[in-house]
Amino acid sequence: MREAFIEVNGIRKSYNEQLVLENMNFTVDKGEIAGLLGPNGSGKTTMIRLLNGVILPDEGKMAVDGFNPVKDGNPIRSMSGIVTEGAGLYHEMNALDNLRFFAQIYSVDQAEKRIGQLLEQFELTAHKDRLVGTYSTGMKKRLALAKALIHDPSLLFLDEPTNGLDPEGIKSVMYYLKELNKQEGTTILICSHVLHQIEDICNKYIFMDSGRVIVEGTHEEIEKQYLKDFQLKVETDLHIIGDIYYSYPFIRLNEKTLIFTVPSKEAVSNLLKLILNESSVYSAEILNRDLESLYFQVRRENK
Ligand SMILES: Nc1ncnc2c1ncn2[C@@H]1O[C@H](COP(=O)(O)OP(=O)(O)OP(=O)(O)O)[C@@H](O)[C@H]1O
Repeated sequence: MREAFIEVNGIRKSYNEQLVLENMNFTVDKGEIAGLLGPNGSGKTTMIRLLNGVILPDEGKMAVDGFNPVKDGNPIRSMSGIVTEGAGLYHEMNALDNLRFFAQIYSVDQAEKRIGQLLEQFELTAHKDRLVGTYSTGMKKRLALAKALIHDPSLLFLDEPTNGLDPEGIKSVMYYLKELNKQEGTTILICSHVLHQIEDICNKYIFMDSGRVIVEGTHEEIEKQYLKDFQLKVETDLHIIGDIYYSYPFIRLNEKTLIFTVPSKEAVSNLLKLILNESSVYSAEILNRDLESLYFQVRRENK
């Protein structure tokens, strides 16, 4: 069987008496951007630390590009970049010296050039001589990303990478990650509970709860498995009363907006044709297929 870039099989992990991961199973292929999603305390950070070889599992097997994190933490850490809450930056040093320090650890070629590029990319050039301790949370986050990327890693572990960033910052980091993935083929495992932020960049999702994976797949696969009906919001001049139009139940949001329940994507065009026969349609949008709606649906069904 073909091995995935990241393989997690039957991983169990507890801290003292507290069982955090009960039976984790998932894979991430090379070049994918995978979202590891779960409520606070569900063990996402623990999973990243296990894959990085920083902590050890009680049971189960893992592989990262063929390396076993239990024995081969060093090669895994050399090929990967990691951004966690703590960030691991030196606050009493300026940004430039922080990056120089990490460039030296990873023996980065043409370090000054690479540092210059990253400072520019994360809009820190003007602040490169300031002590990191005086940085805002968002600036520290951007510097942590620069640090994680200093050695051109082929794998990135990102734990809540957008915490503390303003909307502009979130947009630019997300854009950068997408470009990095496209141009360099960097595999990215990203933990988050801000689902709409990662929706545009992930190829696949791993939803976890209570120490196990409850669903794993692409947006389309999860949608197919869990979405039983579609809530279609239609802006129209159609004047109807009651709560069913042909066989489609609806509620009225306001004078021009109706929300229909339709059983399949195919039924969407059928319904729109019926409305268009009688009236105008200004817009139509499926409301409940975004990642957050799917996530809550999956969690409800796995309670
Ligand atoms: N070093 C540790 N020692 C003891 N307990 C720990 C340790 N690290 C984490 N835990 C506990 O393990 C559980 C899972 O924590 P973890 O940080 O992995 O979850 P998470 O899904 O990343 O949460 P969040 O979304 O809040 O970041 C929590 O109950 C936490 O208190």
